[in-house]
Amino acid sequence: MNTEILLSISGLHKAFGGLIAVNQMQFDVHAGEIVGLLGPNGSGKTTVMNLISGALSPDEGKVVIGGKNITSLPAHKISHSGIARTFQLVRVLPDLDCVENIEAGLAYRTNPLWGDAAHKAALELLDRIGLAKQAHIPAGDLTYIDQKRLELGRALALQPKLLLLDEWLAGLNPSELQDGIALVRKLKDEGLTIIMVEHVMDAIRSLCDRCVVMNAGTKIADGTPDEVLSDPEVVRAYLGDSHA
Ligand SMILES: Nc1ncnc2c1ncn2[C@@H]1O[C@H](COP(=O)(O)OP(=O)(O)OP(=O)(O)O)[C@@H](O)[C@H]1O
Repeated sequence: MNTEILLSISGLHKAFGGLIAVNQMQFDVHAGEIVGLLGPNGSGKTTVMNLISGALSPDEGKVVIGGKNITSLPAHKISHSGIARTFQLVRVLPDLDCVENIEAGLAYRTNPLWGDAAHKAALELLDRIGLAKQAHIPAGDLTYIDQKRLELGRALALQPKLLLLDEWLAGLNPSELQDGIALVRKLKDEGLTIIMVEHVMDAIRSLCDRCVVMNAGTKIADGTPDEVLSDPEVVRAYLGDSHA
């Protein structure tokens, strides 16, 4: 494993009124790793993603990427620091075709591309994510998995070092799931570092180098998929005491 730490989270804390959603979270992500962020519904996973991507500011704690402290920076500055994300509910521009959707992403990155250069880069990116044939179809007319691919493409257009996938594989049928897993694996092979919030166990076992498990805002396990999924505390968090 590459020992370079790309992302480091420490002492992260976030409350919504009286509810502590994230409580003293800390973990590191090494360059080139896929880390699964797991936990039962409501355990705080999406809030952690929002704190990393700048959609929310923590009450306490630090988020550092590549040695740079990005805690509480606005989301656009964080994206320029090399972090891009997808959302649980797909966000594409439905009336624009796939090329135009990617071009919109290319215009917002640190070294923006416009005109012919953007068009060429958008076609290359669509090819990379398996959407070359759909280049001129409006995003709103794509199948669900293709909309997910396109949203991923918009994130990749930002040339991230770290990609945050929030349940990107949810809702896919079994053959789409295999295609989705293959695409994430290809991105890892290209050198991308990924944090994925995921409930699909097949995907977690086949993709994740390491998993961080949360329950009620707190980290309860950190290890390989096999280690954490057989940890009695994790089993208890997901299934209740009678199964542990
Ligand atoms: N903006 C908000 N305002 C108030 N409470 C919130 C807000 N966002 C999240 N919460 C609460 O914080 C807790 C953690 O939510 P979060 O969405 O991070 O969990 P999660 O692990 O991602 O859940 P799921 O797997 O269901 O997506 C939940 O109790 C949720 O209701």
